[in-house]
Amino acid sequence: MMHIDDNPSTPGKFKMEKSPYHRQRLYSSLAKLTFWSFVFIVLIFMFLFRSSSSSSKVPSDLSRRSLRTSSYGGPVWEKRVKASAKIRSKNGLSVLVTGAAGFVGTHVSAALKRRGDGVLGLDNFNDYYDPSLKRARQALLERTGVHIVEGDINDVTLLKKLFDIVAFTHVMHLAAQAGVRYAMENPSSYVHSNIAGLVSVLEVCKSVNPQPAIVWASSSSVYGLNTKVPFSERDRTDQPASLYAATKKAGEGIAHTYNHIYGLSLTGLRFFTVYGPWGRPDMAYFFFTRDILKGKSIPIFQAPNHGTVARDFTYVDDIVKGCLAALDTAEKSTGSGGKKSGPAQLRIYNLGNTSPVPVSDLVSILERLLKVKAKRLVMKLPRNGDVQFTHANISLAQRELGYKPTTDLQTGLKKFVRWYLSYYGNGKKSAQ
Ligand SMILES: O=C(O)[C@H]1O[C@H](OP(=O)(O)OP(=O)(O)OC[C@H]2O[C@@H](n3ccc(=O)[nH]c3=O)[C@H](O)[C@@H]2O)[C@H](O)[C@@H](O)[C@H]1O
Repeated sequence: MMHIDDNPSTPGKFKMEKSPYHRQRLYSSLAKLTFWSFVFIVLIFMFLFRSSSSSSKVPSDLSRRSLRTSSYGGPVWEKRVKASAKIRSKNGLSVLVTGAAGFVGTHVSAALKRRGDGVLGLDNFNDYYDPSLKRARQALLERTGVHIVEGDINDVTLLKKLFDIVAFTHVMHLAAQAGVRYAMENPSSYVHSNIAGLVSVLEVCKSVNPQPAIVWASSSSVYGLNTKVPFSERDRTDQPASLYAATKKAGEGIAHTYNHIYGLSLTGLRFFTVYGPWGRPDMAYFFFTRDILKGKSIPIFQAPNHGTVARDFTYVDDIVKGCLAALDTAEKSTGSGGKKSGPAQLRIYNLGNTSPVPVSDLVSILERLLKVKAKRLVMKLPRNGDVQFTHANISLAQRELGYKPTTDLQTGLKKFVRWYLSYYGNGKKSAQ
């Protein structure tokens, strides 16, 4: 092994012209020692700095969230997957539903199964909100014969394996990081699910043979700061107010690319504030209900100059009808083996209710249904990604999908409250 003293000194660097040879060697060694000590200290500092800065950069929420992929494979597992995806009606579809343990995913999966389609669910059961609610939805679906594989949409190996086992005719892609306000807390989770995850799904869909047709969830939030109402699919979507909206808008661009290059049949559905039984506890109607029952005050956002904040709240059963109609009218993808062989269908539809309701009216309806007066805390609309109002023009979906929402907010919330009280009990047990 070479000793540090055995290294020849850098020519000229420590040259001591009039010094004796041994002194020159001593100086040279000291210089090298100093140099290497310096390098060593710098490396330690770099290591410490990197680890502390990277741990502070990783959002705690991302590490908190479970994105694990449980083990899969084996003959028993494959048998369950096949049984769940088995078509039981004439001309039925076989659909892979991503985000099947989610709110809309559960309702869509159950509806597909009811009419005899083959349905396989995929969900990562992350803890963005109480995972026990997702497990309860899973139990509900398992009772109807829908199996949910536990895994992440970014797990391309798993996705390919599922397509090896079942030649899905359709993918209903609902897995996403939802929520407008949470995007400020955990931005990377939106990129992970709504952009990288979408690309993983489309990468696998484009390379399998036959390619499935894909219907996926975009969002009303793509209309961002637009002021022209009602929102039409032809309107601009280039001024998102939240990162959530920006990732959904990016998804629409990504869908265009995969349709253009690979001939994938793609339909994006812009959902407008979907609510109903088995809903999402992060949404206002849900946590307002919980907090009114608990006697806690609820923050009600108000636009500048006492302006009304309103949403085109859409009942989940109406959304489900729109999703099924989109699947039924989806044309086949045209590519095979990753190559396009002709133009493929590319669609985008608003699925809303066409009657915006102010948030304060939503609270009044809840008060009547719960028979409890809410403690209203009216506050300025924070700059957190929320937009002032949404209002869907649904004439395109009406014409092409036969979409016709039939549930008003009063009726829909009545069904939600009935479910809430039976699920959580009269305030004894409550949503987290
Ligand atoms: O259509 C969509 O694409 C999106 O719909 C939903 O977003 P939003 O329409 O923002 O619903 P939601 O949070 O229930 O707030 C409802 C109203 O309550 C107001 N609001 C909210 C919180 C609060 O504390 N106070 C308040 O007044 C708030 O200002 C708003 O006016 C989905 O969450 C989202 O994932 C996406 O799918």
